[in-house]
Amino acid sequence: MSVFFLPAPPSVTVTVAIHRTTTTCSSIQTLQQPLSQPQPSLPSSSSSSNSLLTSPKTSPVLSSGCSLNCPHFESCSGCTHEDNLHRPAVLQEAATFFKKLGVSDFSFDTCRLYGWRCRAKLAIRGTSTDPLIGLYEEGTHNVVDIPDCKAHHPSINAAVELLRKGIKILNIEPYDEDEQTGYLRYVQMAVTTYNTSLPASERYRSGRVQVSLVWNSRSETSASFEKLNNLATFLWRNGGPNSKVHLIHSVWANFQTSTNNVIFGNRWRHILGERDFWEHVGGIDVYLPPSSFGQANTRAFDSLLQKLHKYVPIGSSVTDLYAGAGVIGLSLASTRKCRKEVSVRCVEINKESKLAFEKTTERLPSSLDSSISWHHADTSIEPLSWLVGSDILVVDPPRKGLDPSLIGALRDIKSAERKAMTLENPTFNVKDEKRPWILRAREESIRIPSRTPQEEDRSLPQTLIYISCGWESFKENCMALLSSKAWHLSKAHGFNFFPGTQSIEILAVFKRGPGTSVKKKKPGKKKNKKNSLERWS
Ligand SMILES: C[S@@+](CC[C@H](N)C(=O)[O-])C[C@H]1O[C@@H](n2cnc3c(N)ncnc32)[C@H](O)[C@@H]1O
Repeated sequence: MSVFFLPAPPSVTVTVAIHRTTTTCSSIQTLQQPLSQPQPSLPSSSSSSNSLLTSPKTSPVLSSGCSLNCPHFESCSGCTHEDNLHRPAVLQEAATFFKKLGVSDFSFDTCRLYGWRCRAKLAIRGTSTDPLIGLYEEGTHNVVDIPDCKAHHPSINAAVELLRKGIKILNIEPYDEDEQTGYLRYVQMAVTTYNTSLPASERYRSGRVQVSLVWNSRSETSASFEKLNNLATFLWRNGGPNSKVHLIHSVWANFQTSTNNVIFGNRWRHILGERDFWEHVGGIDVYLPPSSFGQANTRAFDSLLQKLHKYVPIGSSVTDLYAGAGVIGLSLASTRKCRKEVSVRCVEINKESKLAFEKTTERLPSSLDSSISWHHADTSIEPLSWLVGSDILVVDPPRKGLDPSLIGALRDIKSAERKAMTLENPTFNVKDEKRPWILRAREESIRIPSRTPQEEDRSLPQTLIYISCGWESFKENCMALLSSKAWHLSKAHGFNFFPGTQSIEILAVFKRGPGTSVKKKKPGKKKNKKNSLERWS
């Protein structure tokens, strides 16, 4: 553990109560029938979300048991519906959508319904005597305090209470947007549930929080740093390893003076506690610095990865676009290790994720003999160049969906493949690359070559696995792909990543070719309605 020694703040002792929520209401549903009638959900005898997913045959309870019952529901913008947390409103639409496209066994994993959020960014406003720590009220910049949030992992709520006490005792002025005064702007709380010294069944509820304080100053040389330092030390003394409950994993600072709505500035500083933050998902240890993207619902993400593994045959070569720290690609590399010629290529625009990728690879099994690489690059520029030589393409874009240039490349994949096979020097030939933006991306990339020599492979992916957090953009992208007849939909699964909201996470598997779901028109039949796929061509 690395501990930074700093001047001691006023000594104060605070006891924090942690309420551990273990209520769950979970199951995997296969949605072959309309959902207009309330469906019973299946509870689990265990508080671990993993075990919930493997025992869908436990006795049913009424869906009314899946209500939010949150005191902040009316005022907070975080959740949009209170009832039937196990079946978001969009689920019926999703089931119908996939059925029309030939996937009648669309399944939905309800995952953990309460205490699921392991990563939260909260605004801090108000005054030092009455700080507000929470989310904005819908359509305003008024912060709503949410101390009893039902979505937060209980450790986040406990850490928020500790922070509130620290702000009051140490007289820390929250940021004032109008006056641009005050210090504490936001806090990011990220929970790690990976503690191998505890039995597996206790790890989730004993999660520890990496606290990142967003401070209104340029750097640690600013005069106000002492205040920040005192607050960090307060959190560590009262929530660290020597306190009653070891709640705080570490404390970081982020420096941000901009007047816009961007939460984080570019400058990060580790202050106290363990520098390294690890989580275990998809069968691997994943390193997550506070600046890198991390999934908010760790357990649901783990369920999705377990499902994803089933669609990637042993020995596949994988390209992982919109890769973040490469968790998906590395998880596949680790579990698909049986053949030597596996390769995994991850592409990500945020360079902060590079360190996370590097660290994560250090904990992969040493027996792994794959060629693994991470590239700091924009997927939208020459997307085809990243696909050459891959059997499987995994995409996990932000909510707005795939970049138009990538959609274009996937729609035209057949002709691109023909060119790649016949031309001596295809434009996306990896070896003879001259374009400066691609070469730059290569310079900033990390490569861990396989010990087994690999042959040049010019084939393009036969399988596309689309992971989506944006239902509307997914529908658009899906129809654009299907209308090209270059792809057909083979499987689809939903995951309850954000219970209490309208969002669901989709894992959709596309295969090359038109498939059987696109019916040919009978000759001579009058065409009065446009084929739903044609609208997207
Ligand atoms: C939904 S996250 C998925 C991250 C990763 N797959 C994971 O699960 O940890 C989307 C990621 O896409 C990245 N991104 C957004 N636009 C991009 C682009 N044009 N090219 C490459 N990466 C991009 C974001 O920085 C973010 O890390």
